[in-house]
Amino acid sequence: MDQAHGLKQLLLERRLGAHAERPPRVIAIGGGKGGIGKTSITVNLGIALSQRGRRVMVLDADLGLANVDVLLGLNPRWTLLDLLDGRCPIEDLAVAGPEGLEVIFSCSGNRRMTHLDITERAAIVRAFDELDPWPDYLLVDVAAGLSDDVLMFCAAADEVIMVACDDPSSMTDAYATMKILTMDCGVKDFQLLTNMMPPTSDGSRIHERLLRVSSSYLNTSVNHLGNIPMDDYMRRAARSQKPLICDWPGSPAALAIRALAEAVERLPTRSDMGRPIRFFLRQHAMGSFA
Ligand SMILES: Nc1ncnc2c1ncn2[C@@H]1O[C@H](COP(=O)(O)OP(=O)(O)OP(=O)(O)O)[C@@H](O)[C@H]1O
Repeated sequence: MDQAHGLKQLLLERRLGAHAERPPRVIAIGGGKGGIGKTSITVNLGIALSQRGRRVMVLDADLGLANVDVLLGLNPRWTLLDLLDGRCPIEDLAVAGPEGLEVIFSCSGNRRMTHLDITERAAIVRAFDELDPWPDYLLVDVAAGLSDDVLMFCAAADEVIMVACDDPSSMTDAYATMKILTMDCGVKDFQLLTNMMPPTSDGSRIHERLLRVSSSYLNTSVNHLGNIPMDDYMRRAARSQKPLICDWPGSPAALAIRALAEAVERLPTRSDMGRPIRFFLRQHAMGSFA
């Protein structure tokens, strides 16, 4: 090992501390279309990873229509708005959820949150960079649509999971999101998660279609990370504000989400990961959306 490499490694290990072997990973869960299960998947995946012994934080990044709190039946005292207004520091913002999950909430029905300017976004950025210690996983539940906030959260993450259903508009929206993320933000690799699939389908048809168009027109890779079946227990869980994976652990969707957590843990670590600062400070992410 040459000296320069050794020094770099030493600095990286110092910075990562307890994370030296498993750098913290930021995963954005998006998909373009609304109502395709992004929030349900984020929350349950977070709990599944917690159950595997990981420290997991969920950020509700649906800035105007947040609903992670509703899904978990939690009543947060502080939200990102309090962080922005200086009423609450980042270390007090996370609320304890089920199975050790930590959750940072946005607020719903507040117009200001949907019109953050570059300074306010940068303030959130800096606050996250100060998190100490960093969780093993930060799962970011992004909003539907293609707002600047959605693009920024996806562009700044280490992995982008695109959720898609067997529905032409879901596939079109997933492709449109991937196209903009690729062309405007330089994102080159996507993880596909097929959701609400009929019992006879493993989602491979959707994967093939998205892979075909994205590799032909965008030169991107799309890995099929997992497949979650249509499962009425998921709706039941949402109605009763209890996490599916805790209250119906043997349901088909809960089993699929546990398999998803395993797949997430197997994702290769890239050499440029493990730098929390990357979460928001990637210059192109901040610059393009000013
Ligand atoms: N695999 C599934 N089987 C059955 N119902 C599901 C499944 N996944 C999600 N749902 C249901 O679909 C509805 C929408 O889910 P969710 O709120 O998680 O979607 P979303 O993409 O986050 O929506 P939005 O973009 O509006 O925030 C909920 O009632 C949820 O219970």
